[in-house]
Amino acid sequence: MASSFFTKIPSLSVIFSIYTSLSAFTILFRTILHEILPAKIRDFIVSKFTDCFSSYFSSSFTFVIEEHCDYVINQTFRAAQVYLPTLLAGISTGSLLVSSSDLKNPTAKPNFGIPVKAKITDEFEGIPLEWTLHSEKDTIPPQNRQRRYNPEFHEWESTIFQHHTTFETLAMEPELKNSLICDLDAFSKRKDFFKTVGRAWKRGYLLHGPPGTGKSSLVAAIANHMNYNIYDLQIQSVKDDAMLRQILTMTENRSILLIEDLDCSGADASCRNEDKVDEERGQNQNKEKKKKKKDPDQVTLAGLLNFVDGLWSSCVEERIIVFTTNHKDKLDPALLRPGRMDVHILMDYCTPTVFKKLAALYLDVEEHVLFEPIEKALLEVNATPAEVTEQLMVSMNPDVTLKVLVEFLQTKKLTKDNDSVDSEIKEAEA
Ligand SMILES: Nc1ncnc2c1ncn2[C@@H]1O[C@H](COP(=O)(O)OP(=O)(O)OP(=O)(O)O)[C@@H](O)[C@H]1O
Repeated sequence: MASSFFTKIPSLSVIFSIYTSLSAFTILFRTILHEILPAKIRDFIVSKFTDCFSSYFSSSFTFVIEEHCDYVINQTFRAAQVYLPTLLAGISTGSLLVSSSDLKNPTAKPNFGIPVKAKITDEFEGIPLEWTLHSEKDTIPPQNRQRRYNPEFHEWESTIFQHHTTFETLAMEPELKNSLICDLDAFSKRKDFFKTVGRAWKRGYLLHGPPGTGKSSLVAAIANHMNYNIYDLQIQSVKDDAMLRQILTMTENRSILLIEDLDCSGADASCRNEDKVDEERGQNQNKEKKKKKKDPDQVTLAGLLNFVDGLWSSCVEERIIVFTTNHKDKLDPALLRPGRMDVHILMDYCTPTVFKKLAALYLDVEEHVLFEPIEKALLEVNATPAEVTEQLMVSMNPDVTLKVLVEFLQTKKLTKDNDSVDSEIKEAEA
């Protein structure tokens, strides 16, 4: 065990390659100062620099290694995570975090980690060093975050949530948008109501509709409106129900659990017997029913639903669960049963009202002579808001852009007409 563990340890010099880059930058900077700038300007800059940084360079210097760098895992952080548990002797608290995420093998090799705030003394080429792990909770003010489950490290990886879609910039039928906002606001204020009626303080939304109609954008708008974190779970990456249970218990309150493209997951209707969920809950007594073979290594819809309205729900507060699908018709009826997902929202093809909202947003125009042919065409062909916004970004000039959109819709209509003529001919030949 020890040998395989230690072969993974990066050398300290790898971690300090960043130091080499800084040194190279310093040399270049000094050359510029000496050879290009006149002496008076040089002295002025040096004095300003000394004023600013003298406190940092006096006797010690701090390197900050953040866990994420431009939204991806910082490999220097990972390297430090592997390296530091080897410095057992230098840990101030004299303790190490020990964990294992292998559900099937309790005797599996444990992972080691450093406790937060513990100080670790170290040395590099004669220079004394001190390492400390800080938690973001201590150092970063609360911000909206999006977390994506990483099966490799069995953890939710966190990034600052920077999706700019809000209900202001989301084009939807106004009545639908307003009723959704009212629903969300009512939900956030009804803690006592949920308690009184003995229900878990959670709300489930099923967003369905063709690709490019704004389902993901709507989730972002909800997160921004509620100021919630998003836990984005790729259900395909979850091995089985036990792992699902463990992953979900690692999520926090005041958050959205997002499971996208549910029809493509292992938990969809096309993969299983439609009655299986009820059967597993003991509600279906018909033992004669033919059972489909179950893959034990796959998350099941029953496992998922047990969390949506089962035990997990009773120990969490202020949760929103969002499922998205492009094919509602392919979903297991158990998921569509009344009371399961509280609100079903159809995100549909672009309507004239939605187009007007997009034109106002993208081109800052409320009226235009080309609106009429565009609105007429949108009633005849299916164009998604994503397709429409793509055309609206062609130019900032409304005359040019709307003309491009008219041509785009005309081409779509022509293709549609040709397709229906072709199928009529085929039917006649048959
Ligand atoms: N209703 C909308 N209002 C404003 N912009 C939209 C809307 N729908 C789509 N868009 C634009 O199209 C892009 C793609 O939309 P989005 O990813 O939200 O669609 P989706 O329905 O989730 O698609 P998929 O099912 O393929 O994931 C968005 O980033 C946004 O720019």
